[in-house]
Amino acid sequence: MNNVTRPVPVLEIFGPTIQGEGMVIGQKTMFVRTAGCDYHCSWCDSAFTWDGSSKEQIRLLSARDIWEELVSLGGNRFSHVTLSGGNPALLPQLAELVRLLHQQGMEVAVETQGSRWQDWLEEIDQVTLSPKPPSSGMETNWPVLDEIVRRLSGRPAPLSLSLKVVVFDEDDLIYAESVHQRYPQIDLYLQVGNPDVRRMDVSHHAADLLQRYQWLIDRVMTMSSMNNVRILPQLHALVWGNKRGV
Ligand SMILES: C[S@@+](CC[C@H](N)C(=O)[O-])C[C@H]1O[C@@H](n2cnc3c(N)ncnc32)[C@H](O)[C@@H]1O
Ligand SMILES: Nc1nc2[nH]cc(C(=O)O)c2c(=O)[nH]1
Ligand code: SF4
Ligand SMILES: [Mg+2]
Repeated sequence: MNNVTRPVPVLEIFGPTIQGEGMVIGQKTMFVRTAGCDYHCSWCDSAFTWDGSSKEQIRLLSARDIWEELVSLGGNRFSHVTLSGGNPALLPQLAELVRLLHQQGMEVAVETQGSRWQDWLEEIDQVTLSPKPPSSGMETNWPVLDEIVRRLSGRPAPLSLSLKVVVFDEDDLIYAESVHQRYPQIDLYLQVGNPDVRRMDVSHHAADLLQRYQWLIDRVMTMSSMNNVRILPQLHALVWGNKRGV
């Protein structure tokens, strides 16, 4: 064992902003977006983290560097930090950042697809697992997801876990249904899919997303298998469209 921690490949640090998705939607938070993903979803809204298009912007930062940048951006105007990516669960070295953030009195959330385990996940206040439906082109490794859910679902309150499935179409809804049946005890959020991650016209984009939200609501209302789910748009996409760093 060597005790020199590897630096973290970071693509963006931004905020304070709102958490636009899922279980703590609306929460004031800072974001740390790591580089690299083991998936390549067809509709990924953060493909620059893994497709090479922003590789010059990747910085190798220590936990201390990340904390200093969070403070230089957010001052004392935040108490919550969200780790996203890419897949932050590819990075064992985030353990040190999670520890430091907690020492500083922060709540810490993570966004990951549930394809990889890291021990530091156990320390995260709000874990969102977002397994990928057929429209993404990815395949879920169910035994791995089962094990991650098992390890995270027995934690004492207020440590919490949720599932979030992006839905574009009927096949995705069937997939979401199967996730809900497999993990009935875990809160499930259905998220409206953003079909155009380049469009910069916010009002047309928002109108399209709201129409898709209405479609998703209408469909779920007809399903007796989905009586205890929450249906949400990406709030940040309604406010800022596809703008980066918000
Ligand atoms: C960019 S991902 C990064 C974290 C992790 N790789 C994951 O997928 O959970 C953050 C969240 O954005 C969602 N997402 C990505 N592209 C999207 C799109 N086009 N429409 C709706 N949600 C999207 C993902 O499903 C995930 O829940
Ligand atoms: N405001 C805002 N909320 C978010 N929730 C999840 C995000 C992500 O990209 O992981 C995200 C993001 O990029 N911005
Ligand atoms: S898992 Fe997340 S970051 Fe990776 S490609 Fe899919 S949506 Fe993008
Ligand atoms: Mg995003």
